[in-house]
Amino acid sequence: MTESPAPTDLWPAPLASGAVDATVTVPGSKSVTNRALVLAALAAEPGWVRRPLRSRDTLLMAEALRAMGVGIEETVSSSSTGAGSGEAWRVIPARLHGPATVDVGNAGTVMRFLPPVAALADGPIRFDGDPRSYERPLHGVIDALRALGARIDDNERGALPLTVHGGGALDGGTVEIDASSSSQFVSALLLSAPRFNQGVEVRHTGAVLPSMPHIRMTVDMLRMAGAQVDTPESGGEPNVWRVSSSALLGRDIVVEPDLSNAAPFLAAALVTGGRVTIPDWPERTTQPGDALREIFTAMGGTCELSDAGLTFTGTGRITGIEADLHEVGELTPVIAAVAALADSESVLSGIAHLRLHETDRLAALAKEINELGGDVTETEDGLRIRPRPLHGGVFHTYEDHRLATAAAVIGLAVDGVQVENVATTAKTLPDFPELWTGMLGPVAGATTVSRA
Ligand SMILES: O=C(O)C1=C[C@@H](OP(=O)(O)O)[C@@H](O)[C@H](O)C1
Ligand SMILES: C=C(OP(=O)(O)O)C(=O)O
Repeated sequence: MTESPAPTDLWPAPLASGAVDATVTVPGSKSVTNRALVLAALAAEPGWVRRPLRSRDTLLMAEALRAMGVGIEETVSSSSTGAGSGEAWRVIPARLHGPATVDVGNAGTVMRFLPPVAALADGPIRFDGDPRSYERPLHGVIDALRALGARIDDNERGALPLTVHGGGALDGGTVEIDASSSSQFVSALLLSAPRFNQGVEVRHTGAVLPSMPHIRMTVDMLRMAGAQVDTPESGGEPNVWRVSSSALLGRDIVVEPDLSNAAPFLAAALVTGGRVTIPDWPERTTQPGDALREIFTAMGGTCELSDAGLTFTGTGRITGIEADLHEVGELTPVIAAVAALADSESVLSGIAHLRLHETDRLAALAKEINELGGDVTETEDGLRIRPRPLHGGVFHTYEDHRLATAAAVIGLAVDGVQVENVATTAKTLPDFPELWTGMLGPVAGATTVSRA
């Protein structure tokens, strides 16, 4: 996290005038959409990605694959079951080639999932991105690809910007990595591995691996595309994943709603003692956002999964929690916002790696909540949040979509919260301000965007 910038665009977060009662249709999952695009691009035949998320991160992924030769056509379609009718992307794999330039923005999925794809291309592929992307860890992917036979020009920091000199194929084989700073290192290597000559065996050797549900998502989606994957859960060694070399099938995938982006809306039910329904909540999923059912229930609500979706009902009373969030780190900002409004202390642990996300999320949450009068301290691996009466003020967001949605949650209960650069939610949820005010209905507080 850098120094707070001077506030530019300020969005007055609407104060809830009462208990919310709304149904909110949340757009598709970033993590599923970007995995689906990569797998479809590497397949041996065309495929469909239905109800894709269209946001900064996923459009950057699609653009990057197009730059390497993949055909991605946007259509409005209907599937045979009707389940995936609506927007869809038709993905037509082709010979991957350079020269090409990939803008990763600040998308972890793009900066980590695509260098292995580029190693399979013919020609140089240059990767560059936002200033923050230079600071996010990438060494696990770079070192592993080199060990597996790729040629990469980077810098002494082992980070972006870099050029992968694809040779049209990659040997693959066994590789050891320390993925304790990001599960995306493992996912990146596994996703492209069916196309490596010898597949891959990835051995994680470092401290605790974060975000395991996201690795399970990678494994599930690889298997759906026909890949053979051995995992610790399927009887293999702990921290070892194997993917065999094989052709991938072109599949027809319907993207689930983004359950992590459902977090602020469910939080609104908790904070206002209201009720929010998220349609199409999957009965079974690898998305970490599914853990919100348990976490928010522990903080004081109840939830019910029915044909209408997931309905979460708050009581108006919020209890603090002690929670190890290392599996579900991306939920932290909204959980911290709710915890700041609770009636008892919370301790969130297992999330030291959040210091290397879109911004240093631990420092940013502590600083911004404290500037509204809160009492948040950073611990070695998380946050201690002691609720105190909060007051209005500017909430800086450091170009972090989840800081902006967390600020909106606080703004429901605290008058005068101004969210800096709410447009940064476009990384994964471009329509956030409209969805938020729509949830609150016509009686919500001011919703216009102003300039300081
Ligand atoms: O693979 C993925 O789609 C993701 C994995 C996680 O990354 P880290 O393991 O780096 O936390 C998560 O935080 C990120 O939002 C999405
Ligand atoms: C950490 C996140 O994103 P990224 O995919 O850029 O790592 C996130 O969305 O919370």
